[in-house]
Amino acid sequence: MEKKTQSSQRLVLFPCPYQGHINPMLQLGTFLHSKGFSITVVHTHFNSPNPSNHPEFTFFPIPDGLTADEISSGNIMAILLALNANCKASFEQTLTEVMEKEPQNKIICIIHDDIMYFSEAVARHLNIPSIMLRTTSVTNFLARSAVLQLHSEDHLPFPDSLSLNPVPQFHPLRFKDLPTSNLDTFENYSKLAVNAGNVRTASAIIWNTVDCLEQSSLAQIQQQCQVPIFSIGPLHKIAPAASSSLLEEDTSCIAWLEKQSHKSVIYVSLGSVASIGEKELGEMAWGLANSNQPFLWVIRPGSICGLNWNETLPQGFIEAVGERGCIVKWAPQREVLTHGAVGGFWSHCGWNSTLESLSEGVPMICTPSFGDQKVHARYISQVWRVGVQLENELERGEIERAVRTLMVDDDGEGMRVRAKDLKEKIEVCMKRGGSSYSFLNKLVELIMSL
Ligand SMILES: O=c1ccn([C@@H]2O[C@H](COP(=O)(O)OP(=O)(O)O[C@H]3O[C@H](CO)[C@@H](O)[C@H](O)[C@H]3O)[C@@H](O)[C@H]2O)c(=O)[nH]1
Repeated sequence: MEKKTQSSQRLVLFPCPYQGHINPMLQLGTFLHSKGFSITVVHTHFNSPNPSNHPEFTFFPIPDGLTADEISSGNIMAILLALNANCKASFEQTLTEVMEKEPQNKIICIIHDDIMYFSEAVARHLNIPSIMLRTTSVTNFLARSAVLQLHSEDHLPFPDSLSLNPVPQFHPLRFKDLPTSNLDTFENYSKLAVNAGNVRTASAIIWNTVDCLEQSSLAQIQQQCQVPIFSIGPLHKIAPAASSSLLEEDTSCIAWLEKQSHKSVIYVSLGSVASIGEKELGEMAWGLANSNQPFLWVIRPGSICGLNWNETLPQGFIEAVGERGCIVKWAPQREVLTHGAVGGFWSHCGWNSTLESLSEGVPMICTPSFGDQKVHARYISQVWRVGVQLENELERGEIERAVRTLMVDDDGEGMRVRAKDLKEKIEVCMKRGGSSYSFLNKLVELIMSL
């Protein structure tokens, strides 16, 4: 068989324009580029990635048709539905122009985020093979089908009395852990979920997960799916140098970490989307202060109901914690989690944060906000047993106890040991002969054969 020269083979990536989706897509691009493919990223103007972070890629922004009102509404579901409706023509036109301009650099495949499902229709129309990238866990995907099923049988919204009951066939998920969304109407949620969930003509699904974390869910999904599934994660470890931050990282926190003792710091971040109220902010602040542990806290601009954190932190808090606390607007999270001073991560349990923490053996405190985060929080605390979930409204006493359990008390020792073991299991999956390693090779072979 004639060996194709990869450098003349172009892969087009279309990420979903949110941080938790851009990161794994560009990490995947970095890996595929290292295998000799040329990478073109077509993206929306909205939340566009910074090309200077990836000089090895070609970037093409396309008009996305979002209005200023839509963007400022912050309604993510509505924005995603609008992007799927608006971007089809401009994506197709851009691809046609790219192909006309450089016919020798053939587009051999379009890899798109499953939420940007319109891309698949464009690929089909232009007769280009496509592959989906899924950026959340397989278990969440299965649980989402349960949500759609419950809704079709008129069981949603479920009564509060059911909240702690187990969902049949989804042990250990309870009804309250199902990935329902409080972000928008159920109609919009299901429209997105159904469209992103359908595999129409995609040649394969790439999943940013690791076999050792989701073995039974992966076996289940592979049975349901007609196309190959490549579980090649954790992508941030596969392409460790790739940075794609939309916000500027404040690296001064690394100098602060250098001054802290081994495994003493609790790192706190609720990701790029979740927000909290002023009251919750106050409880978090005093819980951290009273725990007596050093903490590094990311308070993203706009994440406290749009208010400025300098004005919303409780009076006397900054003075009370002094040098023991470091607050930044955005951190180099992956670097933070690999730092020896970090001994725990208080997280909203977005899938990237979950993978980033598990890969470094850092145990977690979980406060999920919406969707898949609730599934991951349950898995962290009950399946992998490497963390504690705060189940009630945030309250300073419970926070203080959770921090101490996670970081210092004897009853948290089991969690800390299991977190270390899980890190080692993930490393085995990434080494030669491991599942992620093998799937990455198979993925390259599949792309070459398209
Ligand atoms: O100060 C910070 C905070 C976060 N991050 C990075 O930002 C990403 C955040 O991703 P994630 O933890 O997945 O959270 P979200 O930003 O909330 O991600 C969205 O997308 C994820 C993937 O689909 C879902 O799991 C989440 O529920 C959804 O909210 C991670 O790579 C972090 O390393 C930083 O670099 N610096």
